[in-house]
Amino acid sequence: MAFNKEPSFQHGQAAKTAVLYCNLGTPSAPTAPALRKYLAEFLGDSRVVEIPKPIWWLILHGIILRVRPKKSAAKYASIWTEGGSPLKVFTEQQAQSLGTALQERGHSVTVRYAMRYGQPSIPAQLSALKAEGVQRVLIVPAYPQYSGTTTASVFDAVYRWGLKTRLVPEMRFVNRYHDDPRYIAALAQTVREHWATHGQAEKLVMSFHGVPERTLQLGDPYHCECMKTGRLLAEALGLSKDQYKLTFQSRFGKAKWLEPYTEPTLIAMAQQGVKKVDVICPGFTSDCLETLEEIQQEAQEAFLHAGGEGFSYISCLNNHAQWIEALADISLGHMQGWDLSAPDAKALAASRERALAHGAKN
Ligand SMILES: C=CC1=C(C)c2cc3[nH]c(cc4nc(cc5[nH]c(cc1n2)c(C)c5CCC(=O)O)C(CCC(=O)O)=C4C)c(C)c3C=C
Ligand SMILES: [Fe+2]
Ligand SMILES: [Fe+2]
Repeated sequence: MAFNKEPSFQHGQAAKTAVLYCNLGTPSAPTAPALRKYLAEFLGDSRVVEIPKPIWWLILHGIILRVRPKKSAAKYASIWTEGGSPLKVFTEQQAQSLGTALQERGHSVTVRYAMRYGQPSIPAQLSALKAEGVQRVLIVPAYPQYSGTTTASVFDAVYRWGLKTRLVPEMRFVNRYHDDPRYIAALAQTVREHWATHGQAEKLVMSFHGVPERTLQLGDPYHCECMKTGRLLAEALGLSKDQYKLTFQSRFGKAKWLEPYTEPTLIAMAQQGVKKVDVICPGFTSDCLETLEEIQQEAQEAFLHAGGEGFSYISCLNNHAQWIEALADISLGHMQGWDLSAPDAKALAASRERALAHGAKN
């Protein structure tokens, strides 16, 4: 096995630290060819679709990648911004803001982002950090709730890169922050701010991305972690059980996914006489296709069509200052014991130590 080329080893280098904030990824353009490339990588990941590879390969390449790219491209086109895909725009902003927040707290930490599927890829970003002399990396997935389909897939990409690397940096991994008080407080703050400007609806619907129900039976903690986030958010907002509803969206394929499904629940609510709903997607740290198109456009239309009168979508955490501070706290919590002082402070300390040792000898 060949290992990636290493830069020459340097003695006495101060250990630099980095945070790699990893999100799902998104197509490079709202076009069918770009979608085909993105979906082939995403849906070709056996963490995401757990069907025996040869059978799934035939279905994916023979059917799905012939039909879905065109349909999905049209959906992406409806949310595309000047800066590109919203997921990319927000992820980039979050990484930059996190870097600034850590710097303002006096820590010397490089912050970069990477995408599990598409660009900038996890291996490319890890290699770039190493080339900059980074020796310690904290992997922070953009997913508050752990799932094998998402969080573990990010870790797979890191491990795979490590398998080809001679001098592996010291690594730490954040598995989850679904019940972190600072994440919950940031979510609650976005809801309160929304209520302050738009008023409070009769019900708050908390819609999480779904996963196949089978993964729950196989031991994936995702469902339980979503439930806990929902309960804690409701508690933080002082909502009783009949004032909120937790649902799962984005079903893919024919299998049973986690229930209740978001859109049918909203339709049933409207039919039962609920006039106004607020909808939040707490499992998504950035707005993306699944929130802006599937919820803000599609689910809204379905609710209003079924007799609802008001549908108010609450934006994701995105670049909210309280979320960035929460992310800084969470990251620092996982970097305990790592010296995060600035390189010149480290050099000064080293030269003081040398002077002391010199003095002691004479
Ligand atoms: C937030 C956590 C996510 C989990 C868990 C998750 C599981 C999961 N997703 C699919 C299939 C698709 N997801 C798609 C988009 C998408 N998914 C997430 C997040 C989670 N997915 C995000 C943030 C996005 C949006 C990306 C963007 O570019 O904005 C898509 C692609 C869109 C489409 O073609 O409709 C698919 C497909 C599965 C099968 C799965 C778990 C098994
Ligand atoms: Fe997804
Ligand atoms: Fe979707």
